[in-house]
Amino acid sequence: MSSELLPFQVDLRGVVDLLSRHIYSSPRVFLRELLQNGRDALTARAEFDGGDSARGIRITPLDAGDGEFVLRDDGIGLTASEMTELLSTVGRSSKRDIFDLPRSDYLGQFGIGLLSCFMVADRIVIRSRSARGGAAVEWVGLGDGTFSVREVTDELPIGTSVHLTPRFDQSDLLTTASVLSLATTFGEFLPVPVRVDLPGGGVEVITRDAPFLGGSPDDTLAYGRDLLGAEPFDAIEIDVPATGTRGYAYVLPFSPPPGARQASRVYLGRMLLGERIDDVLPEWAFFVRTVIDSTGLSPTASRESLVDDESLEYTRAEIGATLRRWVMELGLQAPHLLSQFVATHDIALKALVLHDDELARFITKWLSVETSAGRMTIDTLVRRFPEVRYAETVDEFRQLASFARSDRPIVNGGYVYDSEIARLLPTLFEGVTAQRVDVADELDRLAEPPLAERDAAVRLEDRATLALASVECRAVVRGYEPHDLPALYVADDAVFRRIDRSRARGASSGLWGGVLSQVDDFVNASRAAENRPDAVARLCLNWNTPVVRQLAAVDDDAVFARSVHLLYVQALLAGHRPLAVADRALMTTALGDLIQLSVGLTEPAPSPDTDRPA
Ligand SMILES: Nc1ncnc2c1ncn2[C@@H]1O[C@H](COP(=O)(O)OP(=O)(O)OP(=O)(O)O)[C@@H](O)[C@H]1O
Repeated sequence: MSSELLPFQVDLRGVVDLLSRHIYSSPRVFLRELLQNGRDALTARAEFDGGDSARGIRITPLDAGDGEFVLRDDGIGLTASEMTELLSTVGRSSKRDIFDLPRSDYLGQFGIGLLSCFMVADRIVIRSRSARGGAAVEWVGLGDGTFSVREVTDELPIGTSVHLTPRFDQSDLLTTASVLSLATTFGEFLPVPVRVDLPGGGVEVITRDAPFLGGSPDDTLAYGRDLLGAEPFDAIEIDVPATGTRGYAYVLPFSPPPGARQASRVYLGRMLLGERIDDVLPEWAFFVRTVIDSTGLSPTASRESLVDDESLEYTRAEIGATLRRWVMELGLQAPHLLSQFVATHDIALKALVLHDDELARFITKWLSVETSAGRMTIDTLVRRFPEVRYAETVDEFRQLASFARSDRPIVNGGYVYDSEIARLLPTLFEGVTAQRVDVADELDRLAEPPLAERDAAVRLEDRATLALASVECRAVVRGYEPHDLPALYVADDAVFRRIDRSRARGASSGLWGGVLSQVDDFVNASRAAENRPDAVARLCLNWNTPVVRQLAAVDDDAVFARSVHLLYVQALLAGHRPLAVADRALMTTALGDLIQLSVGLTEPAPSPDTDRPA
């Protein structure tokens, strides 16, 4: 059997429906597509005969004319054969070059834009007279995929008019209020005049110069103010000649939520592509909002986003380079503004220095971190404490900060990027080291009681550990500052995870409880293998406080246990720890006894330790 090459058969009705209703996100875009065709026709006519500034586009909304919507341009126009070839062939466009590539001086390129009109009208009529000569012609296209072309005898001016009779459900979009708003949104910066007829006579010109393309500094800032809804901290000019991209990046005067990538307002050939295009800026650049116009970036077919190609990647990198340069120059020319900027955008800048070695060397010293000795700039930190010590989590920091010596502060590395920044410091500043500290190590480093008192302290540790058996907490005795803090509850992350597991085990049964026990066994075994202390919480009693020394001398076991319990609960509360069931039981009994003793009932209630579950 011989094979024959055949073209695909196409059901036009399906294609028209697919393209007009499914590519575009909203029927509003019909006006953008018509404006775009008008603008391209004017460009083609200017190429043909040199152009004339009086030429433009005129729109007559439904309620400003005689019952139909009309968009007229003074462009190149169409002959009858062009109408058949260009308007009636889906996917055929006159706006590509001999290699069939999109031409950058034209907005259209796909040959489908006109179909968007079927979202608002069932019937499109186009009347045109070509600048190249020939009779005036009329094309009528229907939503069912059929069309007709005929010559008309009317004396039409050169150019094209598109006439739409609205679909029953879409007439609102063709009336004056919508037309003014849509034409302004999409086309206010088009380089050709666009006029809109008003009901009852009168005309409104909706086009104006783009303030972000060579406008005066005042206009440029005013535009930024509108865009941000606040006075911009600064306006940074963007110019990427290789992709014909220009515009402004406005620096936010407030700090946006961390990680929120700023969307950009993007125009292509001065026609709006979208208000929230998010791949124009590098990810780290969330301290600016941008408006750009480009002739070298490519739209997707819906013309609502950009194709992520090399041009876009290059443009993104160039915009990133511009922003970095601005930061560097600000530091050199206006350091007071830089410190203000850093204070507002601390987090964004931390993200930035992690990506960028050169900038890191320059800007890191201006950033600040929280330490146990208060918030300080990195400059101060590395000058005063070149042996930088940091905690990895906020939780560890909080514990460490409560007993860190003021001459050896701890940096809180628990906030976004701060641990990474701490680890970066030795590569940025000579003679600086960075060490992660954990609670158990720091505790071991605290001073033990003096030799003469060591025995008493060890006895205190043993008795207190026994008193805390029901809550699986070990007592240790050390001397530390401040001198009025009798006890600290300390535990590393592994302990908190174990405590969570034991709570979950209490609430579950059978298989799951068994699995959690196995996890505990595994964790304990691996800690032992690594020679690390067991994952138990510790109550660190402060030998420097009179109350702890006195506690060591208490003989009455019941009074001793209650006092240890209260110190334990007090330390938990001071450390913002939630109280578990066993903790609450200790507290209730200890407080109850205290009240009894205070009101004169000398016999404390029987000890709960033996009969209360852990
Ligand atoms: N107002 C007009 N004046 C002259 N020619 C026009 C006009 N409108 C459309 N055309 C012709 O019809 C063709 C198809 O138009 P259509 O809007 O469907 O696609 P396009 O503008 O080429 O591309 P895109 O799909 O990207 O908009 C155009 O390429 C152009 O040659």
